[in-house]
Amino acid sequence: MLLNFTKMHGLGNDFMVVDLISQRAYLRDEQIRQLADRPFGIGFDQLLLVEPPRKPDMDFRYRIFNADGGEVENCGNGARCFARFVIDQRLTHKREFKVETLGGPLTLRVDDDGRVRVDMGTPRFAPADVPFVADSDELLHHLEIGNQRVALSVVSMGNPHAVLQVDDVDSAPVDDLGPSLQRHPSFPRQANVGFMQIDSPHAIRLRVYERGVGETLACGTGACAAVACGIRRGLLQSPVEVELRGGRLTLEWAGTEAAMFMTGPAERVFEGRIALN
Ligand SMILES: N[C@@H](CCC[C@H](N)C(=O)O)C(=O)O
Repeated sequence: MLLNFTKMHGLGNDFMVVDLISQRAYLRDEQIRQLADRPFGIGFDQLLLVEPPRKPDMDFRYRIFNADGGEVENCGNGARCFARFVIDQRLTHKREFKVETLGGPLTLRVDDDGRVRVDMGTPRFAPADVPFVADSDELLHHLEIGNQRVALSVVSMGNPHAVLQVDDVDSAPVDDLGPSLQRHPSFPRQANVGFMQIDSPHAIRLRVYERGVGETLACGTGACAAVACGIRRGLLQSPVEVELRGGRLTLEWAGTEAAMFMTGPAERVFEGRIALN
């Protein structure tokens, strides 16, 4: 069968977006891995599926699969691309709408300048919510990696995140510590690992080693996680500009039970049609 898709990106975090309202398809894990493969497939960090909602108060169901084929709870850059996609494809006439994800509901709004603002929900710090195996709900946890003791914060943005503070993000040990922390037994569902350099209370630089992909040019939930942990530790103040390798996001968070808001771009790259084996 032939599958229509759109290639999109949010700050270089790239996606294959598939409308499963106007066409029917089922993608197996190994097909997702093949399509995600950069030399041999289309190449993407995540596959985003646009489906009809299952709940009456929702406009769409937004499903996310990492390049390794695993379905995950949330994707922030993907949420902005999802919003642009459903408007461009005329799947909705609304500029603001709600989507259900495995990690909970999100509200997406496309502004007149084309940027997308997403209500990413409330950051959850309780270790059991991440999930993270810890004795207490500390601001900072410590893990032994080889002969190093690593200090990190943990938070769920629907999906699990660890955030480390570094002096210089460019020389941060993303390729060494990223995979070892991601697969550490204290994270039973693994984690996305962020390396945050604080430039001022309103500006950070961030790299994220993502679960199911590796380092990406940007991670929206990773940006929310870093800002939530930084504000909770008294190191940052809202609003915060987050500089990622692929560009910049604006994050706003009033603290504790408030929702995190993320604003940034969403770009369409090309349309395609591919035969599924
Ligand atoms: N790139 C994303 C996050 C995608 C999911 C993540 N890799 C996970 O496994 O939780 C973003 O922009 O948030």
